[in-house]
Amino acid sequence: MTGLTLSLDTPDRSADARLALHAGPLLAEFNAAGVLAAADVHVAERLGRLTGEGDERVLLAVALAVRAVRSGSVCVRLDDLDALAVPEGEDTVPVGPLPWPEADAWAAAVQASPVVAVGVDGPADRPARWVDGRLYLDRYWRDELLVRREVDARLRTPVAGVDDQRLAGAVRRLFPDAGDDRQRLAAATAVLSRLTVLTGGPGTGKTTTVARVLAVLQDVAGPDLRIALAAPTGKAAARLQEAVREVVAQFADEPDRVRVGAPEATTVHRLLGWKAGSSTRFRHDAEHHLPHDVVVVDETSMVSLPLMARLLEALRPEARLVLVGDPDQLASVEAGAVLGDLVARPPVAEVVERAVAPYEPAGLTEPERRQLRGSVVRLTTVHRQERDSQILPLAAAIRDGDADAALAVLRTGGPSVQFVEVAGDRLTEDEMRSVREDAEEAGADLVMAARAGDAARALRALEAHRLMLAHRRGPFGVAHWAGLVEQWVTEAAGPDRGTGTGTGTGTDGRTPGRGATAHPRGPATSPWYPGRPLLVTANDRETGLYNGDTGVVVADGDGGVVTVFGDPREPMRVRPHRLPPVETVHAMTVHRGQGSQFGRVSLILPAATSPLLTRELLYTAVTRARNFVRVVGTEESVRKAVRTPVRRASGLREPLS
Ligand SMILES: Nc1ncnc2c1ncn2[C@@H]1O[C@H](COP(=O)(O)OP(=O)(O)OP(=O)(O)O)[C@@H](O)[C@H]1O
Repeated sequence: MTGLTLSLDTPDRSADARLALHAGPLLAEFNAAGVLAAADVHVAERLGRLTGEGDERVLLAVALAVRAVRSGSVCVRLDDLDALAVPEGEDTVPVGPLPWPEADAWAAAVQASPVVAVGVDGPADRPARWVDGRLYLDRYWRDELLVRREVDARLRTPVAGVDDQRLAGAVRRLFPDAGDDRQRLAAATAVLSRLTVLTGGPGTGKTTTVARVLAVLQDVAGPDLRIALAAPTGKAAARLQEAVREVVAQFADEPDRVRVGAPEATTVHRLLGWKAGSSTRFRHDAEHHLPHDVVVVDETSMVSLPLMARLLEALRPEARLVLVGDPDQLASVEAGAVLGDLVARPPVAEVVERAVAPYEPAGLTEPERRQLRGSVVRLTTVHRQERDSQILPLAAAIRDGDADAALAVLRTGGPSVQFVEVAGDRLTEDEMRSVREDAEEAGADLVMAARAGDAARALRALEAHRLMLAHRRGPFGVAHWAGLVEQWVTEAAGPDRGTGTGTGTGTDGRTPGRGATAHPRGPATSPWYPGRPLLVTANDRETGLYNGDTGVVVADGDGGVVTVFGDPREPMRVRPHRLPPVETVHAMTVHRGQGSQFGRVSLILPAATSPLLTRELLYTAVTRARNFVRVVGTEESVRKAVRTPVRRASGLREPLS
């Protein structure tokens, strides 16, 4: 089983087209068609050998379950051939007719197999499980069951002993305006329910609500409440902390300001407590609960099913959990779409809805009322001041699946939206020009600030413009475009005459050559040249840097260099030799951009045939932009993205039979 664990802990979303040489004929055919990666086949065959299962149809089903996890699903439905037949990953291969086993016989063979446990009460020691027509790798089944049970238990027994009048007073004080009505409902839910799911698009006041909810809770449930704020990435945690503190500083009442104070936010991983050498086990677990009374998680769309399971089991049963996020964004890199599933689940109880009834605003739709039974409150009013911005209407059209409306906004353009409609799949110089101009301007500013040793300005320049892509490889991939941008920026910034271009030190074996290979056309005397934008690619306890954090190399004023990360107002400085693995980040995948925002965003869409082109991808990229978003692509690609919502198989949305 170790091999299984390893291969699933390091999800590689690219379809591995290498042939699994020893595969039986059925698996080999699916492998050759690009539907199964060699790794999927290997895991299935290994499990077959361990359990004495030789039926290739069963091994095919198991390999499809492995593939499902690798591509973000929690399980697989063998009767969903439309989803199964799509080769996934970046390198697509057209799929011809495949020799699918006959459906009923296939399902029967799977259920009769020694690899597979059947039903919730089936044996606990088998690697796969069949529940209600879905096939799981057992580990993911256990996580799904845990999440289901914990969530249901929280919804069935709300918090007792809350002083109604005190709650009403605090909610009125902190949410005084007529337009705050859904935020009031969210606040009451967060106080009265042990689980709250607070959703909404960008600018709908989620963070504002969180900050005010903290004040309501401290008032109603006592000043000694232990509260944790967390997010899936370091970047998102930093944004949450900053935003919450800003809202708290503006509270009208001093006692509220004092009660909430200046809360800190951390990553979910750090909250749970790292365990050396393990990314799946934490210090806080079912036996060692977190001490907190309230845990708020922001950007929950990025939380995978396994991480949600670890968080739920680590919570004290009486603690309140508030999950905040936008379920229309891309889901986690790892398996699961927990936030989306929780929003879409049928209700399990009515107690929460009854408890918060006094706070129900007029105009809740029937679906919203049903969601309220699952403690789901959706904020719908955009409060952000940028009324003329076309970014939000564009995002709304994409979210609603309205390609005509999205294209109309894109084509109308204006100061906040640009559509570079391209003719074919290879961009001409002309089509690239505006991207190049933005990349050069932001990049040159970054380099100048870095050479001058101005960490704050460099970190701000890093957020000024971001080029985003769906793919990592190929003509629409990050690698190709990052190289191009590096070239443009190097030309625009000119040679470094003022400071040393780095000492050449710093490759101590932890990051050797990683950076250097990632920018082959860069000013290559040292990987540590001022202005090199960095992306951290692994979590690192020592420095406190997280996978996904971005920073930049700056001159240290002594002829050497240092790298800087985090809040421009209080940059964190790390010597290059102490860094965890990093890459150069002149461009990033949209997945990587989740949890961050940038002044300007350029998104280069892949060809319409790309399997990565989805509604969530386009929506996530567009909503990363604060002031301006540019979409480069064909009309066909935009249409394909808008009408292709991601389908992630999971059982969480279905009641157990
Ligand atoms: N009830 C309200 N009345 C007036 N303004 C509000 C209200 N709630 C939030 N705002 C303002 O709307 C803006 C967006 O709020 P906030 O940052 O809380 O939204 P968000 O949903 O967290 O956005 P994002 O996900 O994009 O970070 C802020 O400027 C905030 O001050």
